[in-house]
Amino acid sequence: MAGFGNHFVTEAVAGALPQGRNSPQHVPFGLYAEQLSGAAFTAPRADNRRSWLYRLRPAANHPAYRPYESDTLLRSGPFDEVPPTPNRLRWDPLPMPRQATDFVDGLVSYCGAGDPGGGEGLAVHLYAVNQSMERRAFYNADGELLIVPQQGALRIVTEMGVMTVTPEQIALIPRGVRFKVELPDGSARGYVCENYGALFRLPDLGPIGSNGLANPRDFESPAAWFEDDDSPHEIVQKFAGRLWVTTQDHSPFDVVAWHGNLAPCRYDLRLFNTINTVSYDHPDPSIFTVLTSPSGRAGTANCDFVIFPPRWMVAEDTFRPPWFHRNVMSEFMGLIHGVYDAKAGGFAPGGASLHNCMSGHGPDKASYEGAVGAELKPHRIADTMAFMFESRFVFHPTRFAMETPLGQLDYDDCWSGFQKAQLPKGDEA
Ligand SMILES: O=C(O)Cc1cc(O)ccc1O
Ligand SMILES: [Fe+2]
Repeated sequence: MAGFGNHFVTEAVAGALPQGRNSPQHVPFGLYAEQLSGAAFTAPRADNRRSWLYRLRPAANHPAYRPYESDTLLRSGPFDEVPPTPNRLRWDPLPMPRQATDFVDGLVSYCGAGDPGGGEGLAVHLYAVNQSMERRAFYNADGELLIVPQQGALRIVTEMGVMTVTPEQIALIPRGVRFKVELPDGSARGYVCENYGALFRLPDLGPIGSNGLANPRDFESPAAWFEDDDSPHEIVQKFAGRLWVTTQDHSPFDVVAWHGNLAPCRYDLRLFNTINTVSYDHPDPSIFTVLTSPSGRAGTANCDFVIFPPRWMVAEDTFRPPWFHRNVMSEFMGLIHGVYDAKAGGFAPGGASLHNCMSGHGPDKASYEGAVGAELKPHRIADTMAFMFESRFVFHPTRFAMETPLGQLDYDDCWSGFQKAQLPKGDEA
């Protein structure tokens, strides 16, 4: 079903969806009506998100959760395992695990900010997994999940329907929605932004006007789908930073019909309407924002999800790649495929980099020299897709991120060896 945040109406069995009211005395077929909220009841109408689910049994029908005793690399805010660092960090891609690992056990946290309980901040996890989840579901009480596959398809079975996402597509799973991840290709790798803050939404377009960037109709939500399966299912949840587990005697994927504007969705990044200069200078990368999670400060995001898609470069008398900069916002980047135009080497598909608040960065020496020497004809940056999670909050790395051998200890060197600028002789002060 098409449209970001639309009010959808869907039933997998004809007649299952109550008409005219959300919560009739008798729901068709004896289904249970349940409201799932993504915003406070009293949130302004434009921000208010909720759906009504009609299911075989209430979601409340489960035994107590107990701590999930498993040694995973998933971490949560507050990120205080190791001190935050002003150093620029870059990592090689995560290798596939040697033992069978599913999406829940395979989440590896790299960094984050804030605290889920505080309702702001975010966490960045990577995954490299080789096992489908079977009779096992996960939900995140701490925030919504933006999943960015880098390698391998994910078939995401959710309470509200099924969607397959492949690299260059993204998935957004609301807080609380139970889901499992199956691996049609046998293995998969990618990135996850766990958003503790305001829900991701389409950015305002300002003077761009009423069209452009990610178009609302290109976001797709699944139609209702359910299974009638009374076998034991494990439910793992992340709650207040920790994992908990319970086993219930039926599938959680028993929603026969639903309606509302809180739903999982997917989006194909290749559909992004990329806007850029047709005159001169390299504009700020905010022109490439797909989704934004605003914070309380105007124009200063809890998280912007920004992409660097294929595009034409035509700028006149301009250094075309990203410039050198020191940014008040903090930047976590990943590469889905191809080459990123500011990094001739070292930033591999599946890899990642972190440039925190005020850390100087920009083109590496080879990219700089290439761009300064280039003939400025129209040039297509093709076969590439990089992205950035940009936040007003400093990303605090996890111990894993600081200690893994995937960390590139020589990253600083990509900005060394620049020839000093030569002032005209005799003009020294
Ligand atoms: O650092 C980066 O590569 C991301 C980035 C890209 C760009 O075009 C301008 C600013 C910026 O931070
Ligand atoms: Fe940057």
